[in-house]
Amino acid sequence: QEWEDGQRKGKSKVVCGYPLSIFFIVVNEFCERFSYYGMRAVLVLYFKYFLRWDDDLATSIYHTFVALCYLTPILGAIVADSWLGKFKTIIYLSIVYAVGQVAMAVSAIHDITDSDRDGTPDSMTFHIVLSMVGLFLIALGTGGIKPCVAAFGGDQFGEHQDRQRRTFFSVFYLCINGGSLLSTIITPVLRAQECGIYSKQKCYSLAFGVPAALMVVALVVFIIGSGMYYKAEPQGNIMLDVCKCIGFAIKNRYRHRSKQYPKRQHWMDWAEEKYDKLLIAQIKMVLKVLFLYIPLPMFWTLFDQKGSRWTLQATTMDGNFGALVIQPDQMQTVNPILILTLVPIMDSLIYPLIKKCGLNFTPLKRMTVGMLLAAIAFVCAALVQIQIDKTLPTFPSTSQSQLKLLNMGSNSVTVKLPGNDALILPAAQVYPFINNSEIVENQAITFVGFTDYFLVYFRFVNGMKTAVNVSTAAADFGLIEPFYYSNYSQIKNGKATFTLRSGSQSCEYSTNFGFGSSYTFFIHSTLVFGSNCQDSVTAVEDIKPNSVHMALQIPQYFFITAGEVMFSVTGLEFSYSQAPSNMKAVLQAGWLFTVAIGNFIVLIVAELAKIPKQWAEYVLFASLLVAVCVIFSIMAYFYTYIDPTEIEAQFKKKINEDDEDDKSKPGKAEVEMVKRDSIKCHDEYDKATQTKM
Ligand SMILES: C[C@H](N)C(=O)N[C@@H](CCCCN)C(=O)O
Repeated sequence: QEWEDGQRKGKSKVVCGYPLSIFFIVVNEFCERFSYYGMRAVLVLYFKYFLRWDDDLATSIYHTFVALCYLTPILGAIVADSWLGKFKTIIYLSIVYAVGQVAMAVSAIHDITDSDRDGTPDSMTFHIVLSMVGLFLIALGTGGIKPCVAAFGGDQFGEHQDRQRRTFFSVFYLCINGGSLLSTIITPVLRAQECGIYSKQKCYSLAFGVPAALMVVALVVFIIGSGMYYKAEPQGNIMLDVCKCIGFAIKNRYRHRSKQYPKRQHWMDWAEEKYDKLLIAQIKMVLKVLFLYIPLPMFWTLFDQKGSRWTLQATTMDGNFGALVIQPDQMQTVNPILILTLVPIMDSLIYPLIKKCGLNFTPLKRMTVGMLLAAIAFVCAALVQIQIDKTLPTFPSTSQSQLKLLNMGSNSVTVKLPGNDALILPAAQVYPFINNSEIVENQAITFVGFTDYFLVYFRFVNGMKTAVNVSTAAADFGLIEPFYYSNYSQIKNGKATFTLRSGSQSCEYSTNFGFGSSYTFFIHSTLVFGSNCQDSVTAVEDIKPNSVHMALQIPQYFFITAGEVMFSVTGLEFSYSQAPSNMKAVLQAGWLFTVAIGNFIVLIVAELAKIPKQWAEYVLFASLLVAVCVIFSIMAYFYTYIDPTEIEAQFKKKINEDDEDDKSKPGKAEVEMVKRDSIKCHDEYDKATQTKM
């Protein structure tokens, strides 16, 4: 240890008690998290609006990607521990990661396959394949380096620098959220820009390109610090040893299943013929915690839907905050903003206050409350969804058609549709009608079946006897023949002024467009050019603008983030404190694995439940989490906290003392001792915290 501490001191300058090398590590983490969360923020919208996938496919692929990002930490930990060491693993996998980000940026350049230059890619397969390869490389990179970077940072501190190491981890978490905050503000803004060589489209390539650049910066910063790091040699693969030991215990137990063999206290004791008693005791500690992890994925199932379902929900809402217009994907910034404010408030105010009130708010109790808060967040999301659903237009189902009747005359007309009562349609009015049969295409007015949050769709119908030209400052929509209609065109939401022209005469018509709306503008036969034409154009809403305000999502973000602080921050700390010294990485990988499983559960539940109403799906997820929370609280009640360091120290001492005795009574002494120690530690913990769970 002294030699290692000497190595650390020799390698890096010390500034205010901290090795300078950690500066490079936290900057690296900041840039890497910027890269990851920036790309993730716009991902679901890229699937929906660039690749033209529906909401369900976009959500499924999004969660498969997130799940993959949290499966690969196991791989990264194995490679680092048994082969390359943490430093080289971080370098190599960061290169893979940066290549993946570049592939994503290239996949979002529509001009590459837009040979007819109409603004849409001609070969979607190229874009899909390249983006999937990119996402795979990113998942490999980000997940692979995840367990290494934090642990590598921890390695820079000596045995007696506990306080500094703790501060480092707090700063590390703040950097994660700082990177996430900035990127979720910036990348949606970049995505909302228009770019392209032949035609201008939403700039997803820039939104992915900047995270790619940040990943390169992260790598360069990490390499610059190279000479200052303390690089621990790979210790051999503890994860492999753990698996082998468990495998041997199971095999040995099976071989000795006959009644003639005396039972042992714990099934892991069947490994003692071949494995070190300390290792067996450590595995028992790890297994106890891993058992407790079983219900945890359900929390992540809800938590990670911020980036998918909640972002898609925001696209059906109004993001106008007065001077500020918020993009749907920017709503995710509420999470890191709240993390940066809630973590200090919880640590310095709420937890001490709870303690003062005589309540023992143990880590497992905090995690239980965190789960309940996440369930409340989903109830809030369901309530918001119910409000949104009330405002959504009624679209025709697959067996129906929509017909719109437009009276272009100056008097009311009576309309009789087959199988329906006669109705009176006033002049310059539209009557939307959903019919239970298909309408022959050329008999129907074409209807735009989807809206885009960022654009407004509109068309003009000319009720005059002369042809009219319609244009805005940005575009010319051409000549519309008498009693004919233009194609739908797109325009950004906000105020627009149209110039209507016939020969040398013109007039202007201005209107405001809301988010996600669609309009038909009807030019009356009474329009007089040269005068104000504001009263001679009727705007008919095909699709109403989004009217439910995005601010209504804030309560659900508040509850999910408060849940995250209680669950995630506490869970990380719990995993670290309850892990034996040599298995901290194993438990970290186990903790991250629960995130992966949580994201797979989204796919399974959404696929199996196939709930048509989104609000009902939110309620289902909330109910599942409450049920899982009850199970978790029962499991947590029976969990006894331990101090692994003390147990290990006492264990090592006892092994020396009782070695001879252990040989004659296999499997008893150490089990008894671990039990005793655990009870002792539990007593100590109880003294400090006065409760069990
Ligand atoms: C940005 C977010 N609030 C955060 O802190 N994320 C952490 C933990 C993620 C856990 C699973 N989604 C991170 O390391 O990115």
